[in-house]
Amino acid sequence: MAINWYPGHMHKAKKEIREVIPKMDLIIEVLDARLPFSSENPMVASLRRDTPCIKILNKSDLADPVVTQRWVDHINSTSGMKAIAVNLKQPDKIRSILDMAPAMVPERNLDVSQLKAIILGIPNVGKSTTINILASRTVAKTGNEPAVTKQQQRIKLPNNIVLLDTPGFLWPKLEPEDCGYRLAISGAIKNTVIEFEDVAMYLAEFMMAHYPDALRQRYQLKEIPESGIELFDMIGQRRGCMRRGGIADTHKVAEILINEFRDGQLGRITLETPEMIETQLKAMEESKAAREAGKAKK
Ligand SMILES: Nc1nc2c(ncn2[C@@H]2O[C@H](COP(=O)(O)OP(=O)(O)OP(=O)(O)O)[C@@H](O)[C@H]2O)c(=O)[nH]1
Repeated sequence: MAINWYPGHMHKAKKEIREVIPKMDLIIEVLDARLPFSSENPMVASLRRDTPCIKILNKSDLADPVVTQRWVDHINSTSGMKAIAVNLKQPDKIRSILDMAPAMVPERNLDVSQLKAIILGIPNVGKSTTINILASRTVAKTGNEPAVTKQQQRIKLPNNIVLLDTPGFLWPKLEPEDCGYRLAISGAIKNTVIEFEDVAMYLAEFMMAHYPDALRQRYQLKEIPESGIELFDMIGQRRGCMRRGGIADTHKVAEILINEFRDGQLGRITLETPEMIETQLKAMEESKAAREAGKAKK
């Protein structure tokens, strides 16, 4: 899937982050609990060196709780970073990050009042909401539209940590390809620049394979069909969006599926597991190695 969404301010944000990360004592990254890998900024791993990092898996109320726990365990045991799953309705859990932060940088022997932290997150992931809870006041504008935050700002938190807020941004190269679909489904990319039906078809096929009971329940299906196209037709019939000739209005069905996923009406769904990512990365490496071997032969 080609995504041509890379506004000018994103280039600026990327450059700023590259300059600023090495000067920080702590990195806080807000991830979408439904797609913790796809919503991660790959620059963090390459730029952070030994800077402590807290990964906040936000919107956990919308994610599959069993898979969220697996992600938290996976990040805590493999990455040297600290993961915590939260949602809007748990402000106290979000605020606990303020207590966690100074303890994460003891070797730096820093005065807590001089701790500099940066908060990162892709558009619409809930970064502003998190900042407002951490700051105990409204300092960042929130809204259910990607890219509301456009400028860098410094925020003093109640325990004196200085938090640097940056505009949410996506990197242009979305690999493996599935990551692009997952980001589009989540609402991180503006609806106007995604191929809506294509993205919804990816979601339909994912749900058929991993959450068939959620589909059965939501759309009162007796059985799960063989293909995504048939599923579109079934949903179209259930929701009264059929064209003449008995074919579903695919755009309307696509909207229903994606909006109901985003609102949590399909249930608590996670679009990727640590194992899925491992398999996809391995396949990507293998195809890259095969391409290079092919080139070397020529
Ligand atoms: N269900 C649910 N919704 C959330 C949660 N956190 C944030 N949201 C919603 O997600 C939307 C985006 O939240 P923001 O805090 O504005 O996101 P942002 O990351 O600052 O967005 P940008 O300005 O695009 O960078 C809003 O509609 C929030 O109400 C959560 O834990 N659960």
